[in-house]
Amino acid sequence: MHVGILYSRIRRDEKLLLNELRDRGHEVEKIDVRTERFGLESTTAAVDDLDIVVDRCLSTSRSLYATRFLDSYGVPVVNSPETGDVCADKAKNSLALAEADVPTPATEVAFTKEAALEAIEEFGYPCVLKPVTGSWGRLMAKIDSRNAAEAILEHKETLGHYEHKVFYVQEFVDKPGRDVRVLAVDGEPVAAMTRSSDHWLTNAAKGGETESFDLDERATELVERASDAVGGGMLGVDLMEVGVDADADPADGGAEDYTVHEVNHTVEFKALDSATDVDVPARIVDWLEAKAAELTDERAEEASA
Ligand SMILES: Nc1ncnc2c1ncn2[C@@H]1O[C@H](COP(=O)(O)OP(=O)(O)OP(=O)(O)O)[C@@H](O)[C@H]1O
Repeated sequence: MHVGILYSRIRRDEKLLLNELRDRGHEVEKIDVRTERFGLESTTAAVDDLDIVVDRCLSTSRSLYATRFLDSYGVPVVNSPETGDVCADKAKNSLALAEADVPTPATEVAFTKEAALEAIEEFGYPCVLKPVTGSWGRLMAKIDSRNAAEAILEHKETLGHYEHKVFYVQEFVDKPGRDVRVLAVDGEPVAAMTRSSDHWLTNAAKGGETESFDLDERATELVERASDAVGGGMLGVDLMEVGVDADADPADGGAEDYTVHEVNHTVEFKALDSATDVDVPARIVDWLEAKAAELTDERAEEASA
């Protein structure tokens, strides 16, 4: 197959993917979004003969626009701009999960600091305030008191960008010092790991420790439903375990249930590749091959209809 990779920087994840594609003899077109232009009918990027394009843009805005333009030219792109749109925004993400009855932390959005303070007081302390866009745990706040809430809200209102004028307030989930990251392709789990830390932000980028995790039936079901809720694709589904006995060793598992706090649409997988026995790039390319074949069949059917 002929695969396009939308990117602005080749990280270790992209290298792993490129190596796997080339090892299998696939032709790869690297599309650097920093140098290409996207018009209403066509682009300077060489996309005409591509069977599938994989969005690996680091920047959310580039990812959302570039996939939208490619999609409008009829170029098959994963993930779809619709999935990207839901995943890139924490409020839309939470709504999609709730609409699909996937357990997700209680959340409220408010548009002024006064309304946000009311939400915070109602949740009680601690609770969490997140920017609606962004990742790697940046600018996330665990709020322990009214004084802290007032200070943070004032800072956000005075100094924040447009996105920080949307106050996303969430219940604090008392997780067992770790969360679970699952890489899934169209709802099917590829690999899963826990990210542990003494800090409440347990994701790997903040220095958390990673370890392979065996998904039980409930977690597997929730990953599938969370993926469907945002429109499918290659996704990072983040879950927290709930109802784990505080004295228990988290390594023993034993969660009563899970809550899905987020689904990510441009997912890093190098940590999962190292933490688990799964050959993650190989599984991703398996999926891309199947996806490209499916999309080619669909287009052939449409053309003959
Ligand atoms: N409501 C919550 N209660 C307790 N811990 C939370 C809550 N929400 C998030 N966390 C913790 O904070 C970490 C970062 O949260 P989240 O995934 O929402 O942020 P992010 O910036 O989108 O990170 P990334 O996209 O890299 O996963 C999670 O890994 C989890 O450990």
